Amino acid sequence: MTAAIPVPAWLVGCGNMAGAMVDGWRASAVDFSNVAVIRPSGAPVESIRTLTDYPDQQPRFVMLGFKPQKLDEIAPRLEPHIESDTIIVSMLAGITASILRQRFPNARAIIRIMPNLPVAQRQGVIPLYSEDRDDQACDAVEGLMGLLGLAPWCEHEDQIAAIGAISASGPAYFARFAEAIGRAGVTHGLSSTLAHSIAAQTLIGTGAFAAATGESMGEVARRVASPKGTTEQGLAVLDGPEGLQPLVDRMLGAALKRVEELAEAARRN
Ligand SMILES: NC(=O)C1=CN([C@@H]2O[C@H](COP(=O)(O)OP(=O)(O)OC[C@H]3O[C@@H](n4cnc5c(N)ncnc54)[C@H](OP(=O)(O)O)[C@@H]3O)[C@@H](O)[C@H]2O)C=CC1
Ligand SMILES: O=C(O)[C@@H]1CCC=N1
Repeated sequence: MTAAIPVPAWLVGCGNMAGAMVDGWRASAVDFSNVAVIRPSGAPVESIRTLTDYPDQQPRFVMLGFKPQKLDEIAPRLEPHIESDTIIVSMLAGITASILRQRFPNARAIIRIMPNLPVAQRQGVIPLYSEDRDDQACDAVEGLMGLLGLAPWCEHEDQIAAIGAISASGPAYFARFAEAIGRAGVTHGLSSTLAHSIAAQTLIGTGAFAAATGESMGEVARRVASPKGTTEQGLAVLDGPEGLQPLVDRMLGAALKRVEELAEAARRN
C-alpha cells in the first residue's frame, strides 16, 4: 500500500515545485480524492480539484507551495483554517520553523522540506526538518516524501539550507554547466542544437552511469580521464586554483546568503 495524504488536504500554491511533487505522487498512485489545490489563477491540475479560495473546511494536511515573499499575504487568511490536527508542510526557502510556528500557532506539527524538481520522476532529494516531536505526523510526511526520492531528516535547521543549496538549487547548477559545455561546443563548430543536445545527454548519461555502477563522481571522473590523455588536461583547468571549487564555493555562499535574507525579511514582519 502506498503512503496516503492525510485528508482533507490543501496544496496552497502548485507551481513548478509543488506541481513536480504532484507528478511524482501521481506516478506513485497516491489518492488525490479529498485533496484540493488552492491557487489564485485556478489553473487546473490533472485529477485534483482546483480552487481559487479556501473552502469552508479544516484541513488535516496543508502544503505551502508558494514563494516565501507571499507568506505575509497568505498567512492571515490561511491561519483561521489551521487547527490542532493540521499538519503543515512547508517548502518555503529560508522560512524557518519558528517563523512558521508564529504564523500558524495552532498547527499540530510543522514540517519543513526542501525538495527538488526530479521528484516528478521520483528521483528527488527531499530533506525534512521539524521541531515538533510528533512521531505520527513525521512518519506520515516521511512516507509521502519517501515516494519521491531520498528523504533524509535534518537534525539541525541549518542543514535544510545546506542540503537545499546543493540539491534543491542543484538542478539549475548542473543544467547551467551543461549549457556552458554546449556553448563551448558551438564555439568549436557544432550546430547549437547538436551541441546542446549532446551536452544534455552527457549529463543524463553520467547520472545513469553513476547510479547503475554505484561509483562516486570522483571515480567516474578517474575512469574517464586516461593518464596523459585529453580529459586529464581539461580536468587540470577545473581543478586549478582559479577553477571549479572556488567558483562553486562562491555559488553556494551566495545562495545561502539569500536564505538568510529571506528569513530576515519574514522575521521583520
Ligand atoms: N522551484 C524549485 O525548484 C524549488 C522551489 N522551492 C520552493 O517552492 C516554493 C514555490 O516555488 P516555485 O514552485 O518555483 O514557484 P512558482 O512561481 O512556480 O509557483 C508559485 C505558486 O504559488 C501560487 N500562489 C501565488 N500567490 C498565491 C496565493 N495568494 N495563494 C495561494 N497560492 C499562491 C501560484 O499560483 P498560480 O499558479 O495560480 O499563479 C503558484 O502556483 C517557493 O517557496 C520555493 O522556495 C523549494 C525547492 C525547489
Ligand atoms: O531558488 C529558490 O529560491 C528555490 C529554493 C531552492 C530552489 N529554488
